[in-house]
Amino acid sequence: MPPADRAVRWGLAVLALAFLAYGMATALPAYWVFLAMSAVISGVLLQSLGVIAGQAGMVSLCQAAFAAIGAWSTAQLNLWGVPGGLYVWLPLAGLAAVPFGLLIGLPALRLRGVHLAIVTLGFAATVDIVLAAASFPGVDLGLSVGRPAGLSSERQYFLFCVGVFALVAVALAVVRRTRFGATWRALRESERATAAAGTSVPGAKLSAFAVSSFIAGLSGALLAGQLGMLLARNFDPGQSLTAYAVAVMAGAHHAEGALIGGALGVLVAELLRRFGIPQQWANVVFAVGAIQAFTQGAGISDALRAALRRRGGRRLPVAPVPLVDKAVPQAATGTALLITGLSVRYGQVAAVQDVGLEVLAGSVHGLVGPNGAGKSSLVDAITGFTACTGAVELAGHDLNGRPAHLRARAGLRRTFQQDRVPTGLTAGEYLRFAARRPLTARDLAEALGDLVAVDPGRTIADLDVGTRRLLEVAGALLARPALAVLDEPAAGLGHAETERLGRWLRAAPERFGCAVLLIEHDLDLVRAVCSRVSVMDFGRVIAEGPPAEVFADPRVLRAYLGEEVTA
Ligand SMILES: Nc1ncnc2c1ncn2[C@@H]1O[C@H](COP(=O)(O)OP(=O)(O)OP(=O)(O)O)[C@@H](O)[C@H]1O
Repeated sequence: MPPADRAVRWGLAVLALAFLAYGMATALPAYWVFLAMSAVISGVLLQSLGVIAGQAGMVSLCQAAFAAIGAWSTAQLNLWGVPGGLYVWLPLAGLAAVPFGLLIGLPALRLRGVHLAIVTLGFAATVDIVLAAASFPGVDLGLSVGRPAGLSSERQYFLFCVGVFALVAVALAVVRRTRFGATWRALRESERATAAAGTSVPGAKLSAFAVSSFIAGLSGALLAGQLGMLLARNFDPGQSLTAYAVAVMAGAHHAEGALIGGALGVLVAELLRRFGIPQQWANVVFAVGAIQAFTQGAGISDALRAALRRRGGRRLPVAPVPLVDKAVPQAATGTALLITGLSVRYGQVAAVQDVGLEVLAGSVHGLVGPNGAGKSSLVDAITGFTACTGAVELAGHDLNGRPAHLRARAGLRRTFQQDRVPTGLTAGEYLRFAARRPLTARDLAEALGDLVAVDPGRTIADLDVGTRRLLEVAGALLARPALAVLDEPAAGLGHAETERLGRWLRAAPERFGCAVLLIEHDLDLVRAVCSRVSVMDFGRVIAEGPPAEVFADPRVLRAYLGEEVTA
C-alpha cells in the first residue's frame, strides 16, 4: 500500500477510535466507563506483549512486573510531588521500566522458548515478593495517586487512556514500517538470517525488550492513575501469564488485537462475576484461545485482517520491467574473497581441510561437490556462522574473528540452503530489510517484477518455497555486497524460475557491482553462469578452473561418479 494511503487509513482509524471513545465516555454509565478504561489500560499492556512476543517472537511472562515498576515509579513521583502530574510521570514511569527490561533481555541473548519463559516468570515472582514485602509508596500514608485537573473525572481519564493507547499504536505502526521493526519480525523466524542481513541479534533482542518494558511501564502508570491506591496483587505473576495467553489469542501485535484482547479480558471477567463463576475460569478460556491461535498460527487480529484482505480481492502483480538499465555500476576488479588454510571440524569430523580459494571481483564463481563434501561448512565458516581456523579476507580486509552480522555489513552476504526468509514480512519489507539501504521504487519493481514476479505487498507466508528462495537471492544482491554467497539457490525451483535466476546471476557483477560464490548441485546452471568453478570432495578442493575444463577433470568425474575414470 502506498505510504499516503496508509497514512489516510491510520488517520481514519484514529478518528473512528476517537469518536467511539467519546461516544462511550458520554453515553455509558460510570461503571461501564470504568470497565472500558480497564480494557484500554490492559490493551496498552497487551501492546507491550505485541512487541516482545508478537513481533520479536520471544516469550515474556513478566510484563505485569514491568507494569508494576511503572506503577511503583508513578506512586513515588506522586509522593515526591514532582510537577507536571501524570502527563510527566507517565513517560518517566515507562523509562523506569526500561533498565529492568534490558536486564531481563540479557538472558534472552542465550535462552529461548521454555528456558526464557522460566527466567521471565522468575523475575515476575521476584517483583511480586518484593512488592508484597514493601508496599507501594504512599500507601502506608493513605496517599492515593492524584490526577491533574483535566483528568479528574472517570470519563476524562478514560479518554486520556484511549489517547495513550492510540499514541502507542501509531508509534508502533511507524516503527513497524522501518528496518528496525522488520528486524524484530525477522528475529522471530531466524536469528541466523537476521545476522546474515547485517543485523546484530543481541541488539535486536535488547531493543525489543526495552521498547516492550517501556510500554508495559506506561500501562502500570495508567493503572496507578485509575486505581489511585495500588496493591501487589494487581501485578502478581498470574496477571503476566494471563496477559501472555490473551495477547497470543487476540494477536496483540496489531493495535486492534490489543484492544480486542483488553476488551475480552474485562468482559469475560465481568460475565463470570455476574454468573457467580470463579474468576479462575477466565484463565481456562484464554488458555484455550491461545492454544487455538498457536495451532492456527494466527490470532483474532490476523484472522480479521485475512478476512478483510479476502474481501478486498487480490492485488495485481507488478509488471515485469527490463533487467538492465543505463546506470549500471561497474564491476570491481581485484580479489573479492581470499581464503587460505581454512579448516572446520565438528568433533572428530574434519568437514573442511586446509582449503584455499580465491573469488575474483566481478566474477560468478561456482563451488560444487557431492553431498557431504563440505561446501555448506565452508560457507558457514566464511560468513562467520561456524568456528574455523585459517584466514578469510574480503576485498583485502581481514574478516577473522568478526561476528556474522559485521561480516555482512562489511559486504559479505549469504543465503541459506534451508528456507529462512521471515514469513511475517511482505516481499517489499523483506527486500528493504535485507538490502540495508534505501531502495528506489524502480529497484523494488525490477527485483519483484523480473526475478521474483510477486507483488511487494504480498506476505511471504503466502509465497511458495521457490519464490521465497528467489526473494532471498534478490535481497542479498540488492544489498550490493562485495560478495554474495548463494547456498543452493536453485533447489526446488522450476525450469522457468531457474532460467530467471541464471539471467540475474549472470548480470549480477555488472548490475550490483558484486562477485557471486554460487554453491549449486544444478551443474547446468553452474556451467551457464560461472566463469570459474571449484570442486570440493571430502573437505578439500580437488579441482579449480573454467567449467569446461573442470567438468572434464577425471578427479571430478571420480568424485561425482564414485568410480575410477581414466583421463
Ligand atoms: N553440525 C555438524 N556436526 C557434525 N558433523 C557435521 C555437521 N554439519 C556437517 N557435518 C558433516 O560435515 C561434512 C560436510 O558437510 P556439509 O554439510 O558441509 O557438506 P555439503 O557439501 O554442504 O553437503 P550438501 O551438498 O549435502 O549440503 C559431512 O560429513 C557432514 O556429515
